[in-house]
Parts: sequence; C-alpha cells; structure tokens
Amino acid sequence: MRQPALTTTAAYQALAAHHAETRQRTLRDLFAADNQRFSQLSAGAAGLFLDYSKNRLDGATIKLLADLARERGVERLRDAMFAGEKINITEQRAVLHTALRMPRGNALKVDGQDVNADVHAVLDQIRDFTDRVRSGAWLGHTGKPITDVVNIGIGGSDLGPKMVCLALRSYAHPRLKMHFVSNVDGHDMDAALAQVNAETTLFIVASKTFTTAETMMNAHTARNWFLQHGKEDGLAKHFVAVSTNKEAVGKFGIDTANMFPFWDWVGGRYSVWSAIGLPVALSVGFGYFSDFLAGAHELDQHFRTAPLEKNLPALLALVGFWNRQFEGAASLSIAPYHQDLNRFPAYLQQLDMESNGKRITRSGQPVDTPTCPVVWGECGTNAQHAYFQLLHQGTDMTPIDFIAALRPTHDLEGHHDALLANCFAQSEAFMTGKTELEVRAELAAQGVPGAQIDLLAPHKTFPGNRPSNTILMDVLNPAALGALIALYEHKTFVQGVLWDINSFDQWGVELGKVLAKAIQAELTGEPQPARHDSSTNGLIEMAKAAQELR
Ligand SMILES: O=P(O)(O)OC[C@H]1O[C@](O)(CO)[C@@H](O)[C@@H]1O
Repeated sequence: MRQPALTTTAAYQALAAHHAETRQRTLRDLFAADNQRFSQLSAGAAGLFLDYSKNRLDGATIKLLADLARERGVERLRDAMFAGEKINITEQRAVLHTALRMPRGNALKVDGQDVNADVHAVLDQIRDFTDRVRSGAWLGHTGKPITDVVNIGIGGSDLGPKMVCLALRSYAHPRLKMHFVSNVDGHDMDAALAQVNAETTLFIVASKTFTTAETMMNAHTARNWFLQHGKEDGLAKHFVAVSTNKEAVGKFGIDTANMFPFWDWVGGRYSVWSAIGLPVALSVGFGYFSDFLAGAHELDQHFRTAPLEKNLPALLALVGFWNRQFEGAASLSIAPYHQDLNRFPAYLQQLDMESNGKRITRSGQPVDTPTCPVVWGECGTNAQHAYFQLLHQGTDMTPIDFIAALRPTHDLEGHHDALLANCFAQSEAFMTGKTELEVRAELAAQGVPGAQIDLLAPHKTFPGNRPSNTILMDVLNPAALGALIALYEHKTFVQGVLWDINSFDQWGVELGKVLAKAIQAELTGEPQPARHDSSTNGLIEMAKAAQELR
C-alpha cells in the first residue's frame, strides 16, 4: 500500500504542532513538574529495562508518536514480517530472522517450505558439530583437538559473531580461541595466521552469498596457507562453510557435508541467530547459544503483543524518531557501560545504518524528512575521557543510549559501583547541565576573584537539556544479550516503517564494489582505458608506482 508523504499525514502534523507548543520546556522543567516521570516514562520486558524519561517529551508526546506509528502501519507490517510475507519488496524476500529463534514445533511456511523445521534441522547440526569440537572429539589432520577457530566473513558475517563472542567471553570455552578476519587488507589475515597452528585450527568461511570479494580472497589465502602447512586431504577437517550458496561452497573445495546452510530470508545484518552464529555456539556451547536465541524470542513475543505505548522496541524507535525529526539530532551515540559490549556500537552501525540509511520510500519516492542518524559510540568510561566533551558542551545535540548491567560477571571489588556511578552521573549531567549562575555562585564560594569568574564562568557552564535513554539488564548473560540485540533490530524496523523505507535491502553498497573490481583489474596489470577522473587516475598511478618497491 502506497503511503502518503510523512509530513502530510495528520499524525505527523499533530506531532509538529505539539513540538512547537512544547519546545521551550527543558528537561529540568519536566522533571521539576512531575515527580512520577521515571516510573511513567520507563518500561521493561524480556529482562531489559528502558528509562526514556531523560528525553524532552512527555506522555502526550508518546501518545501522538504511537498514533503516527499506527497510521504508518507499524503493527500491520510487524505482523506481516512475523508471518513470513515478502516485505523486502525490492528483493521479493520474506524477512524472518525472528523464525531463527522460534522454539521447535511452530510450523511456519514460506513458499510451501516449513521454515521452523529447516531452522531446527540446522540447529541440530550446529549442536552436534559444536559438541564434537568442544569435547575434543573433532580432530585435526594430525589427530589433535582444535584450539583455534578463525571466522572469515565480513559485514553481517563478521560483526554479529565477533560482537557476541566478545560480549559472552565469560562463558567461553577455555581451549578454544576465537579469531575474526574480515578485512581484505592482508594485515588482518596476517595477524590471525601468525597466532595459529595449521594442525589445530578450524576455519569457518562465512558468507551468505559466497561471492563477497573480501571473504573469497581471505578464504583462498587461508586455504593456500593451510595447504602449505598441512596436507590436502586434511582440508575437510579444517574448513567448514556457512552459506546459502551450496554450489559455490562445493566449487571452493569445502565438503558440502561440512556446510551449515541458511536462507535468503535472513538478512546479513540479522544473521547472527542463524548458522552465522556458529563461532558463538563453538565458543559458549550450544546450551548458552540456545539461551541467546531464547532471550531474543522473548523480546520478539513482547514486540508482537505489547501495546505500542508499552512496547520496548517501539518506544526506543519513537523516542529516537522524535529526536531525529523534531529535535534535529543528526547522530546517535551508543555508550555501553560494559567493556564486553565493546563491539556493540560497531554492530549497531551496520544494523541501523545499512537498514535505514536510505532516501527513497518503499514506493520509490524521495523521502520528505531526514532519515537514519549516524550511529557511533564507544564504551564508557573510556568515552568520557575522549569525546564526551563535545557531547556536553559542543554545538550539536547528540542523544545517547547508555547501556549497563546491574551486576558484573567478575568479582573484582569496587569496580562495578564505580562504573555504574559514572553511567548514571553522565546521564544526569547531560540532563541537568550547570547554569552560568550556578557556576558563578560556586566560584564565588571558592573565593575566586570577580575578573577570573567572568572569564571562567562561560567555559564552565553546561547547557544540559541533552537527551538520553538508559537500558539496564541484570547481568550480561546470553539471554539478556539476545534480548538486547532483538530490541535494536525491532527498533530499526519500526523506524523504517515510520519513514516508509525498506530496511532490508542495501543497494548503496553496490557501486563501490563494481568500481573496486575495475580498479583492482587495473592495479593487477590488466589493460584498462583510463576512464576515471584525474584524482582517481592519479591515485591509481601512485599505487602502481609503489608496486615496484614492494
Ligand atoms: O555474507 P556475505 O554475502 O558475504 O555478505 C557480507 C555483507 O556484505 C553486505 O552485503 C554489504 O556489502 C552486507 O549486507 C553483508 O552482511
């Protein structure tokens, strides 16, 4: 169904009017006027708690945002997604990452095929394989157990498993060391190969398409390295594949009995729940991998059934939409106060920006408002000592998602209270700021001379009134992590529907791939017409000249 342009809808116009009426209110005013704000503007589900009270909005704003979501068809499209309808219209595909975490016995047909049965057949394959590798029953070509796993993949075939393996490092198998090689830059592969032994290393070639240039080059390099250090008939013990493309896997030389399949209805950036999560299952074991899937499934059930006003992913999406559309926030900073979530901002970059970094609606019209903000971030407290200066006193307003666990998975004394104190202090500081009057009074009380106060006061003033969300979980365990990722997946989905964007294709990555292929041919000596601009030609010439010095 063709959607009207966003700004022409009655619900959007009601929101714009509401924003104009309420824009003068500061966060300080809002908190002073209502001591129930925290309890009213927060919600919980699937072991996660979301406090969105430190945003410049109130219950009336949420109601108007939810009206817009209903008008744009969020609930209808959500149900269509879960039902396996082909909502990825430009690729004519279903979008069923939620089926990957659905318990056994929930038949769901896509093109006549029972997706649930297929998913659980692969999960059984993953369980058997991971049990063998972890127990030491799977032996390398010289009869030794596997000690190192090198996952070769890029984008969704790297970011998810890498992020999750790190996040769940407390659950990791003591013998298995995980490595991730993604970049076509040979330094990446070189660094990994320097750490492993061909007798005890398992390579996973992970690629949905099995055609991605970087992954294929890395896979060939790994195979050549293995053949130099091992023996040809050992390949089957050291190389497995995860892909939708059986033919290409076979052509590459990996025994298709050692292939873990998935399906075209799993988007790359939504694939960590599929066999792309094999490194996770190997690292933490199938039991914890199942908990990870179950946590996401619990969040799915919440997303499917909770009213939008109490629905965690919908709320996160609506608040983000408000900040983007009406408050002018061009970026969103992610601040996990948990070192094990170090790769979570990078993971969210692909999830959000590859999904919603678009300017054409589902029916092919240009959008009439800004869409996806730039997503970036770093773990607290490190971020505080790097770029929080700009967030506190810079000229742009950047909303922040603080993410923390109430309990740690270590027993080092003092650290966790210090960490949480910093997390809560930062969101308080962004919210309240410090007025120039307050600064002046403070300096005067310290006995600072008047002229010095005049100089210092503007520098020491914090505008405050800067929005943030805080997402809490009890402890970062597999289920909580599953729920957290699913929360952001569905948030991305809801925002895509609000903007009337197809969140499930990624045509914007194609042009660079084609040009890179042509330039690579030029660099490797195939005669090519000099058809680029003078800058690109000049850079190519410089690279060619340097080839002789290698
Ligand atoms: O798993 P594949 O097919 O190698 O793709 C890797 C990544 O490349 C992309 O297609 C973008 O180039 C991502 O969407 C995807 O996650």
